[in-house]
Order: sequence, then structure tokens, then C-alpha cells
Amino acid sequence: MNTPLAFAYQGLPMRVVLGTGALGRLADEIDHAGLERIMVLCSPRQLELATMVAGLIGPRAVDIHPHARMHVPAESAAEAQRRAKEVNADGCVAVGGGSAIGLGKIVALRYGLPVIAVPTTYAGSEMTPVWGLTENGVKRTGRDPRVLPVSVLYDPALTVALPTDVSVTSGMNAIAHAVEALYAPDASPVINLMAEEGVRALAAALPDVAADGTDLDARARAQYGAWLCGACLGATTMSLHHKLCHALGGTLDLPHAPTHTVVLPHALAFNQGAAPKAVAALNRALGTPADPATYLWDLAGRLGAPRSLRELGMPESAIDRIVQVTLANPYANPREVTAEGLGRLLRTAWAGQPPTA
Ligand SMILES: NC(=O)c1ccc[n+]([C@@H]2O[C@H](COP(=O)([O-])OP(=O)(O)OC[C@H]3O[C@@H](n4cnc5c(N)ncnc54)[C@H](O)[C@@H]3O)[C@@H](O)[C@H]2O)c1
Ligand SMILES: O=C(O)CCC(=O)CC(=O)O
Repeated sequence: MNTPLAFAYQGLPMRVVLGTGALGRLADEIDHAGLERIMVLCSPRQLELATMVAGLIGPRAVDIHPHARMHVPAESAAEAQRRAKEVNADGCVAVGGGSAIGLGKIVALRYGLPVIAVPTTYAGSEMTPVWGLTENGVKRTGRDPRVLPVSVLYDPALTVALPTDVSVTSGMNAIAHAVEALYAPDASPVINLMAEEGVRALAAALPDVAADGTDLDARARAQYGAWLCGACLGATTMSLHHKLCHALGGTLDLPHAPTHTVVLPHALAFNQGAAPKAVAALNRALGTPADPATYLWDLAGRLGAPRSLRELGMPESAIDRIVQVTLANPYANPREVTAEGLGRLLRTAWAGQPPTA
């Protein structure tokens, strides 16, 4: 017997401009947000891009802070907060990937400054009220509507410099958001539509992006997918896949998007038997007959992405610790997670073997 339809849905505010030339709307978006003293945030390698963006903002750009780091270490958050106070900023423009946007979110959380996001990866942080902070080797995440960017400008021209390997793994990170949204305890028909379309758009765009990183249409389609997948993450509860990646990132400092890329097929294979509707949606999105986990594993291989935790630098001896850290906080998952099952999943992912249930 089918379960009767029942759900709760809380829409989040979204103000999005997508398309080549979207960055030209930045001054309008700053006007719309009523900001006068902007701190521009970026990772060290995006300083040139951030300087160009500050030039577009003009005298309202009072500082460029190029110190964003992955997983937002507590000391880097404290330094950005101190600097925002020093320059008397009333808002931030975060330019770059999830690291820059994540830093903006912590400044928003602690100091109340609205964030305008100009994402240049597909991580999707710009569409979520989720913040993350890493302290003493432990990554904490939380939700707060104040950290959701007030405007998001997706300009594909800003992503042509994103290397192929980062583009592919970042796209897989986004797909992971949609996959987990499809079996989240708080999924809804609206989110399911966005998740299916997000996976469809990204899985089709990534091979084109990998073939030609200057293909603006492919870049725009990838950003469209990233937007939808990020919105799915923002609207639902994360399950095994994300919790496992947080344990690997926070405890072992593994790189975020490559870790998602390696773990996703294995976490999905683990859950597939308990999530038939999610599998059906993924099969429609990917055009696969039955097994989206294997499809994603093959896709990662075809696009030259890493497929083992070993090649990301994880020592095999750390598997038991990651099992413990992952199991320490209970979370929703369609299938019960045991130490034995998680250990098996991690050993397969560590060795780079194909995913199995
Ligand atoms: N809170 C959320 O909802 C959420 C969602 C996804 C990711 N995240 C967080 O975001 C971080 C990961 O984000 P990410 O994968 O985007 O990493 P990132 O921001 O560190 O960027 C990855 C790499 O891409 C480079 N890069 C970015 N834009 C570029 C461009 N235009 N040209 C050339 N190189 C460019 C960066 O310098 C970096 O080396 C993690 O800390 C993760 O936890 C948070
Ligand atoms: O794991 C993800 O890709 C999304 C959640 C996340 O990274 C939270 C954060 O650290 O900001």
C-alpha cells in the first residue's frame, strides 16, 4: 500500500541573478540591500577576482579580506570578525567557493552583517542557512536564517578559470545535496522536483564543462544545477553522506569536494534499498535503468575525479576513528547505520572499490 501524501514545507527567501554578465548587477544588489560599507571576502587565490569585484563596488568597498580557508577554522572566523569591526563594515560580498561564503556566514552570525554571494564553485553554500565552524579538529554546523545570503549572483564567466578537477568534484558535492534531499525525513514534493532537476542539470553539464571549461552555456547549466541542489540542502536535513564527509573533513582535514565525490556513490549504495522513491527520481534524472550509485561512481571515473579516500591522503588506520566520530551524533538516515556497516562502507571507499549495498 502506498503511504498517503503528507509533508511540511518552509520556503526560504531566494534572490538569484544567473547568467553571463550577472556580476554587472552587483551595485544594484548592494543598493537593494541598503549597504554602504562592504568588506569583500575571498580565499587567498581569488584575491585578483576579489580586487576586480571591489573595483566594481567602488568607494563602498572598504576592505578586501583574502583569508578564507576551508571548513572555516575558528581563528580565521575570529580574525574576519575583528577586521569587519575595525573597518566598520555593514555588509560583506563573499566571492569564491564555499570557503569564502562560509566565512561570510560566520561574520553574519556573530556580527549581524548581511552577505551578498558571488559563487564561483558549485558547492551551494550560498543557498543555505547552514553555517560551519571548525575548532580543535571538530567541525560543528548549525542553521540560522541570518546567514542566508540576501542576494546571489551566478555569473558563468567567473567560473571559466575554475580548474576541471575542482569543477567536477564541486559538481559532485552539489549532486550529493540533492541525493540526500530526496531521502531526507523532511523532503517534500517541491524539494523533490528541485533535487531531480538539479541532478539532471549537473550530471549533463559536468562532462561538457570537463571537455571545455570555457563553454559558458555548460558553465551556466552547471550553476543552475548547483543553485537547485544547494537550495535542496538548505531546505532539508542532512543524512549519512554529509555527516560522514563532515567527520572526514573535520577530523582528518580531507578536502571537502573530493571527499564528497569519493563518498557519494558508497553512501547512496548503502541507502538505495531503503529509499526506492529517491532511486526512481535519480534514475529519471540520470537516465539510468536501476543503479544511480554505480552511475555516479562511473561518472566520477570518466571525468577523472578521485574515487578512493586513500588517494585523498586518509590513512587506513583512521577508519575506526571515523566510524566512532560519525556514530557519536545520531542523525536521520533511511537505513540504520551500524559500526559494522559503516566500517564496510569506509573500507570500500578507502580502497576505491565499486560501491556495494
Ligand atoms: N554551509 C553550507 O551550506 C555549505 C555547503 C557546501 C559547502 N560548504 C563548505 O564550503 C567549503 C567547500 O567549498 P568549495 O568546495 O567551494 O571550496 P573552496 O571555496 O575552498 O574552493 C575550492 C578551490 O577552488 C578555488 N577556486 C574557487 N573559485 C575559483 C575560480 N573562479 N577560479 C579558480 N579557482 C577557484 C579555490 O581557491 C579553492 O582552491 C567547505 O568548508 C564546506 O564545508 C558549506
Ligand atoms: O557538507 C556539505 O557539503 C554541506 C554542509 C556543510 O559543509 C556545512 C558547512 O561546513 O558549512
